[in-house]
Amino acid sequence: MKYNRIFLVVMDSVGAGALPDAAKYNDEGADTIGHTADAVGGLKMPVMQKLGLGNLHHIKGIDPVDAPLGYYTKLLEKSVGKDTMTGHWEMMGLYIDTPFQTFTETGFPDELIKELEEKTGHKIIGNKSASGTEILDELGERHMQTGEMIVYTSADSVLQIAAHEETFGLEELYRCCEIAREITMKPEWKVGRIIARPFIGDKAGNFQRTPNRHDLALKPFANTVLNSLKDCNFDVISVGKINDIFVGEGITESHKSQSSIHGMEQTIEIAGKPFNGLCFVNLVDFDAKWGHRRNPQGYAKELEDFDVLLGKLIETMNEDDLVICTADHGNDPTHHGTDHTREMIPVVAYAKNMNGSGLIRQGQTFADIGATVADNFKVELPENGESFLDSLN
Ligand SMILES: O=P(O)(O)O[C@H]1O[C@H](CO)[C@@H](O)[C@H]1O
Ligand SMILES: [Mn+2]
Ligand SMILES: [Mn+2]
Repeated sequence: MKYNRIFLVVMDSVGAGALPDAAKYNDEGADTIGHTADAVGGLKMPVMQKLGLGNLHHIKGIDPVDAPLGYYTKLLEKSVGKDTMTGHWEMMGLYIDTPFQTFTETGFPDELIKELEEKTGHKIIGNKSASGTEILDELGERHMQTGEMIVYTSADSVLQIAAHEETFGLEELYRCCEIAREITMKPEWKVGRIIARPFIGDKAGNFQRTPNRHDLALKPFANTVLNSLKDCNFDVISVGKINDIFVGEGITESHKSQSSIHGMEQTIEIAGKPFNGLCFVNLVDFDAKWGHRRNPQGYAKELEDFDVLLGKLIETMNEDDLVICTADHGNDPTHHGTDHTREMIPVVAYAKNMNGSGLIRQGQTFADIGATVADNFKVELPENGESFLDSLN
């Protein structure tokens, strides 16, 4: 085995420039990390800079270095879509060519809402595309007074239910989400994810979402690299949303995170103990707290804080551990709208025992990451993707 352990860290939504087909998604010119850096007058990410991030992509404040320590590339999304599930599933070897069902323009059909009301016993309000924080300001007080559930969607294939953690109750919210998952298994209503969005506070302006968000995704439609690893008795440790995104498929151990900082702290702790296989991490705050909120300042700080913790993770890693930092799609905080952006993803890979460094061939698909992981652990290679393991020396 070339690497005894691999840490695959997904910086959720940290795209590195528009994909060639971005215009189809109304995302021409998007560049999450580049524009975030511009908006704040430059980013300071000394750890990723040393690994070669500035050599890979033009980012204000992160100049290229003469002798980068890692290998880097940009990968293209081959699947149709720009959401979290599509990005992560492709990374692990699945291509999605039929997009998941969305209800962006219309809201959910009356029959679906009616069935959800009958089965949960709660009336529904909202039922439109909305920003999750704005809809709380709009409907949160009414929800608290009447017990009606706030249902909303977005440009993604999601049915989100927002409810007050104290007045409505977390268990009740989770129960209703399970019912929503069941109802939306019908082919014509098959949304990718049901998301519980609990919040606290007592009036518009002070409502806050809590970390008890819970996603009920569809199961991946075929085995992924994670299944191959688990079947060969490797550890597949999930940190953050990974377990939800794969519905536990191929995962051997799961750690929920309260925040992305917490997720990195968990990862550092995991790195300090022995295991054999993959630690797969999703850091969602870039996306949920800053990208969708179109807040480049918050986004920049999250990136800089992440960089410090990446340094600590590397300190904790053994000589023969590999870390790969990447993303699942873009969410340019300076772009129009509030949705994800169709972008390339950066890949920065580093191990202490590397002798060489530099650019790996570009332009391949996200699935190359899963192929590389499978290749390293000598398990069945996914049908899609090409391993770049041989380039890492
Ligand atoms: O506006 P909020 O509720 O954060 O919603 C965002 O979160 C959803 C799931 O990631 C996305 O589809 C996007 O709509
Ligand atoms: Mn995502
Ligand atoms: Mn998102």
